[in-house]
Amino acid sequence: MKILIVEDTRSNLLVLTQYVERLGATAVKAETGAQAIEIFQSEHPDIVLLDVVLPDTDGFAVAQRLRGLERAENWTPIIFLSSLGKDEDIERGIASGGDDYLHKPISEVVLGAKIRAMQRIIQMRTSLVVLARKLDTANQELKRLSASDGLTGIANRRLFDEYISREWRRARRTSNSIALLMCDVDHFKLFNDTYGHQAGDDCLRQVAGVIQRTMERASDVAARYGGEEFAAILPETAIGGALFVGEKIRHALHALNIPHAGSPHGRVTLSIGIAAQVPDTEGLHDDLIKAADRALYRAKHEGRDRVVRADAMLADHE
Ligand SMILES: Nc1nc2c(ncn2[C@@H]2O[C@H](COP(=O)(O)OP(=O)(O)OP(=O)(O)O)[C@@H](O)[C@H]2O)c(=O)[nH]1
Repeated sequence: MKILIVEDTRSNLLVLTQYVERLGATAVKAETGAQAIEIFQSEHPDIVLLDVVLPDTDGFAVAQRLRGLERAENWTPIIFLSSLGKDEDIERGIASGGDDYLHKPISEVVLGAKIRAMQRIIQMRTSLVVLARKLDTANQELKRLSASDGLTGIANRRLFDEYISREWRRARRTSNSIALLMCDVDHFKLFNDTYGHQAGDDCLRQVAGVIQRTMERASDVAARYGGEEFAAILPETAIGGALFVGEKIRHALHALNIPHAGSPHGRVTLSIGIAAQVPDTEGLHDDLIKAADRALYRAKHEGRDRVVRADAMLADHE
C-alpha cells in the first residue's frame, strides 16, 4: 500500500512517515499543494494524508483538485490532518472531498486504525466495482441474446419488429425511402424431408449467414422472421438499391451451392419479395411488410429463385 503524506513541517513529515512505514506501507511525500497534485498523478497512492495549512494553497483546494483528477471508477481516501479543529473546518474538509479529519497532534494508534478502516472500505469498493462490471457484461449478453435468434444468431423477430417500427418513423421524419426484403427458402419442407431436420437447421444457418454478409451498411438489419423466412430492413434505400441487394443475396446463395435434390433448381434457392416506400403521414410499417409479402408470394408463383419488386406488381395490375 502506498500512502501520500502532504505536510510542510519537516518534523511532522518525519514522524508521519515513521507511522506509515511501521504499518508496512510505503510513504511518498509532498511539502506543497502543487507537489501533492503532481505526485498524486504520477504515483497513484492508495490513501492521502493531507495537511490543511500548506505554503502555496490550502488542503481543501488540494482535495477538490485530487477528486477532479480521479477516473470514474477510482477512489482514493483522503484523511485531513489539521490543527484547525472547529466544526466548520471539519465540515469544509468533508465537503471539499475528504473522507476523515484528524486533529494534530496525531496519535499513531488512531492514525493506524483510520488507515485500516479506509483499507477495508477500499476492498469493499473494489469488490463492488468488479461485481458491477460483471453485471454490466451479463446485461449486455442478455440484451444480445434476447435480440438474437437461437438457431442462426442473427436478429430475431422481436428485434425486427422494434427496428422496422423505429426506422419507419425515422424515414417519415426525414422523408427518406425505407426498403424491406422478405426472403423464403424454396422447397424447404422437401429439404428437411430429404436430408433431415439437423441438415435443415444447418442450411438455415448458412442462408442467414449469406443474407447477413451481403448487406454492407451498418444500418441494414437481417432478421429471422420465422421458420424458413428471413427479412432484411434497409433504411435510406429506394427500390433500385433493394433490388440490387436482393439479387446479390440470391447470387451469393447460388455460389454457396447447397445441394437440394428435391428442388428443380438442384440447390438451395431463395424467393425474395421487395418493397420500398417513403412513409406518408397515414401509412403504417405493416403496409410495407404486406407489400413485400405479396411480392414474395408472387416470386413463389412465378417459379421461385427470383426477386420480385412490389412496385412492378402494381405496374402489372394497372
Ligand atoms: N430444419 C428446420 N426446418 C424448419 C425450421 N422452421 C421451419 N422449418 C420447416 O420449413 C418448412 C417450410 O415449408 P413450407 O412453408 O411448406 O414451404 P416450402 O417447403 O419451403 O416451400 P415453398 O416455400 O413454397 O418453396 C416446414 O417443413 C417447416 O417444418 C427450422 O428451424 N429448422
